[in-house]
Amino acid sequence: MRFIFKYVRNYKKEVLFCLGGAIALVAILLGLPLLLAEFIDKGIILHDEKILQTTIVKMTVLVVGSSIFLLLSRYGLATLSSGVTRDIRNDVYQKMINLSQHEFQEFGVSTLSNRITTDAFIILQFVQNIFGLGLTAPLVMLFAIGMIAEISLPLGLQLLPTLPVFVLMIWLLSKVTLPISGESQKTIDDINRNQREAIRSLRVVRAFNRQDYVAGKFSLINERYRCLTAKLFKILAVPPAAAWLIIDLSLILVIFSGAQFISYGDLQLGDLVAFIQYVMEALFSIALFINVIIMYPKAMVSADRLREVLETEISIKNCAAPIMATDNSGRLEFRNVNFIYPDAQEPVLRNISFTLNPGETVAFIGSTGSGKSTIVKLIPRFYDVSDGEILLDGINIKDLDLHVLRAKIGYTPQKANLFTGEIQDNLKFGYEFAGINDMLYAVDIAQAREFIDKTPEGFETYLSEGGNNLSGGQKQRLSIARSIIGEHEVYIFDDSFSALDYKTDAQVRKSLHERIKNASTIIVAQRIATIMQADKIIVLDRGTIAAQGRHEELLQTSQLYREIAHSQLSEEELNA
Ligand SMILES: Nc1ncnc2c1ncn2[C@@H]1O[C@H](COP(=O)(O)OP(=O)(O)OP(=O)(O)O)[C@@H](O)[C@H]1O
Repeated sequence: MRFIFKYVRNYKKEVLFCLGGAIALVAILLGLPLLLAEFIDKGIILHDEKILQTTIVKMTVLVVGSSIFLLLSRYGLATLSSGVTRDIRNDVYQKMINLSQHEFQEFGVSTLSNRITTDAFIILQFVQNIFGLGLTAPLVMLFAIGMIAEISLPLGLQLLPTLPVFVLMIWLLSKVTLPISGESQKTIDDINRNQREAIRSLRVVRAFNRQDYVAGKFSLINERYRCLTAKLFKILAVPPAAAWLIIDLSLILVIFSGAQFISYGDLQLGDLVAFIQYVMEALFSIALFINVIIMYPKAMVSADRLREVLETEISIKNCAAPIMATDNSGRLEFRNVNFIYPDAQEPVLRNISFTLNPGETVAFIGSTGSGKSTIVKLIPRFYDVSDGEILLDGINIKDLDLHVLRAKIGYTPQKANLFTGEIQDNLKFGYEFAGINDMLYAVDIAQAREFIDKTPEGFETYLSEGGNNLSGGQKQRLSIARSIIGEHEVYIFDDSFSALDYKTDAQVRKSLHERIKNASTIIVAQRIATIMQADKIIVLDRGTIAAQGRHEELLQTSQLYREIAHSQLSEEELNA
């Protein structure tokens, strides 16, 4: 609750509107029976024409005035609930994109997206409920009880035993439904993960004819969710049914006892009518309040899930006094770097040391899983080294401001990761001030101009989710172009040429060499042809440096390099 109220605090005006609306509703619900009693006892029974007329006017003014208040309060409630949800979503989103890889991986994509959508929506419904019914129902109940006591305390006391029944029901309800709500939210995460995976891998599923298997897996999770929701709804079905029973039995009791009170002359007919209305309102408001309580456990589970994201400690962050400026030389040095992934048992990198001077290119090659991508992920601090140091411009990257560090790096990831939107939005992603000439320059270097020119809309061509309306090679070329827009000191190409044909690969690297000849360049690749021109080639073997040197040297000195090289190129090509 405290979590939600922290956000509600920013909407004081809207809360006041809601309160005003609640008071207006109380005025209608409680004023009308009084006027009705006057209408019957004085107007109808005593034939007082004037009372009849003035009561009708009073009723009309009360109803119209209160309805206007009520409408305004609903407007306030709409602004309050949607605003609170927007603020929570923004904060969670902001936090999510700043989480380090490790925390992000721990949560998982599905649960994070579910928290931002479903859980935030549950909070919206809860805020609607609590500041709508949650405010009015208790007020109506308190005032109605007061009026009941005012009209006839002895008759009212006969209804007293219903109160503990309601209180017990509310307590039991929140206790029993809380764990089921928690479990069902987790199952929604599973449903989300399952369907994301299936959609992302639809072609694989079809190619392997595994539609039935995937559907079966989904239906198992879906069945689990069905069981939980059925159980929850069955429990939640009890309170309304019980509330109706109590309300109806109470009415019968009131009518029966009220008739006796009238026959003894202790009550007038109009008072009994008003009494019955107040009883109905008191009991109805309790029944409505139960609806708010029904939402409570679910909302608390959602609030906890959102709070968990917001309160997660980000492991990779700035040091206390980060360095904002360096000599911008682009000199990169790894000193005895060891690295173990946060939840892994074994280190994936051991004792990695090398230096990359401005204008030089260092290339990493090695078998799959040897640690090539891991090395380059340490440079923008996607992960922090477990041991040793990485220095850029002579400064330990942990001492550099994270934003400054990342701005120094032009990073082309293994997967292109394009965004839905126009080609130009993607190209400008790292440097929003890029003009047409910057984009033309970059796509020329990345050899992407030719396919962009062929599209009717050029830079305005719309890319579908993940750039799925492009080929793998086209995506990679755009991703390369994106990373070279803007000036960087270090360029990282993490297996970024793998989807290019040999000719395009060679052309891209040639143009890149001219464009970024003063920068430090790191290339991770599987192909010897991609890296054989590098100033330094580092051969990785199970997380350690097996050899390093130029292509010609390594052909002489490294058995592993020779094996990789000979498996890909002929003797002639290797010595070209
Ligand atoms: N997020 C992670 N958590 C735990 N272990 C990981 C993670 N990412 C990679 N690894 C492990 O680290 C090792 C090195 O992976 P890395 O991706 O750096 O290899 P690579 O040489 O780039 O391979 P490839 O050529 O196939 O891309 C692998 O054994 C891999 O299983």
